[in-house]
Amino acid sequence: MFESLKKKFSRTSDKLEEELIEEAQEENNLEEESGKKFSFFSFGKKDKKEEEDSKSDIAEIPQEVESISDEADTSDDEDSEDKKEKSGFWSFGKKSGDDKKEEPPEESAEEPKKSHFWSKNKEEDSSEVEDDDSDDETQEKKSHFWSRSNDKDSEEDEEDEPGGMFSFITAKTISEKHLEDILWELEMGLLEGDVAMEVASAVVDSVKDDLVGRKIKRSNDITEYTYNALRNAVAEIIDIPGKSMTEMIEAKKAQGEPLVVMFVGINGTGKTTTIGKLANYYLKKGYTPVIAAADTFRAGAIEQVNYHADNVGVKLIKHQKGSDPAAVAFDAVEHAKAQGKELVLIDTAGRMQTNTNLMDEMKKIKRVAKPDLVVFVGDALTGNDATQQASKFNEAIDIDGVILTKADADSKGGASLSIGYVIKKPILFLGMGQGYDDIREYDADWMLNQLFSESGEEGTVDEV
Ligand SMILES: Nc1nc2c(ncn2[C@@H]2O[C@H](COP(=O)(O)OP(=O)(O)OP(=O)(O)O)[C@@H](O)[C@H]2O)c(=O)[nH]1
Repeated sequence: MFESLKKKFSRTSDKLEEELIEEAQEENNLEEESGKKFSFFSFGKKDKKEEEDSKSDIAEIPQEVESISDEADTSDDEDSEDKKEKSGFWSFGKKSGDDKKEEPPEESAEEPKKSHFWSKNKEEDSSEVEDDDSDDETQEKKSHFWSRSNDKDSEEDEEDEPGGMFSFITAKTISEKHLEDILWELEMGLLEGDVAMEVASAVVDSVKDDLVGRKIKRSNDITEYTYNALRNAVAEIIDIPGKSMTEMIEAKKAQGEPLVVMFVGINGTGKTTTIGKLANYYLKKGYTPVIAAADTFRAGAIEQVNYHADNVGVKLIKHQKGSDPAAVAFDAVEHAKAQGKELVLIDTAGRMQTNTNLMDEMKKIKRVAKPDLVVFVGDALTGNDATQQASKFNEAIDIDGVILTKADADSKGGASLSIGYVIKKPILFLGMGQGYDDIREYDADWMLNQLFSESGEEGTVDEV
């Protein structure tokens, strides 16, 4: 997941390092140290136990219902699924991220670290991740200093050799000038990765504010500070306050009422599948959901949702095809109230935000069913389009939250990073595959961990 964003982040660190070292080389202000170089992702810590927990017991959705869309090619992502890492990754970085513009602890350079250095490995690391063409263009020629280092490294097994650590004889201070081209490149990279313009600008501004003025003694400081600056910038972006759906069910239950949730979005984003997954998710939590088949418009829609309801084992309220979807939703709410069910999941027809008639119909369902939550279901693979659609639906119907589907197949990550920030509404769940269990409640820490750690990375920093 999100390989493209991860690569852009680590490249920003590499570029800044190159920039500063090249300048120091010209100033005769550089010396090689015996310690080892941290890689960018070594600042993320792994928690394998949590990873294993989240991967258990996937109940597959039968393929005959719907086959996965072609673009949702998960073959690469089986790999990245294996690379999933969970919480607790801010080891070393966390401290210095708050310690703004202070010099790094001496130990970070004195102790030899178990990590590979970037000269040769940097290219290897980069090639592990498929990325867009622009990345090739951004590869700059390295200075003589680097070249010498590369030549040396290429003859040796780096994993067994110390080296790759450099220090400045006189500490260097990061200036705006050092960052200008690097942050421009980052911003362009984020835009190419389908990150919304305002999000890309916010990330770049925050990183700049954080880094300018920092004093650098060693190459590892650059990696650490850049890692922290980027991570803090992204943390600000993705942390949209809001209650979880489970908390809302509990709050309504306390009033003796069901939580009524209406799902909206354009065609084929995964609304119906998501409703099946959520029915399964809350059934397993001990609640009794009911589904409203309020997509009376598309041929086969009622049968499709019926199929999921049967598989999961929840009641479906349905009328004839072509009937009033608002009436179906209303009946489902009445049924839940009468039966003491805690959750009503209203499936609605997919519609383009430009289709006025269907948008009006959606508003009518909202007026009649009076949902507690209107959830926009967007396809993460559509990137910036998903963000723009969410904005339009939000203008039309005032949505309360977002579910992004197909996050499992999303190598870019633009929608996941942008959508909540742009519409100022929280992401509630992420769809992570085609099985009924392939859904997870959105958690900003987990998301940060996905973006800022890399499984299999050598030299994870455990203690500093
Ligand atoms: N990989 C992956 N595929 C998903 C996910 N969620 C849904 N899909 C697939 O996306 C396709 C479309 O899902 P549907 O649930 O039919 O979409 P919909 O939004 O209800 O479609 P309309 O009824 O046309 O509005 C199906 O093939 C699903 O299996 C997910 O999280 N990951």
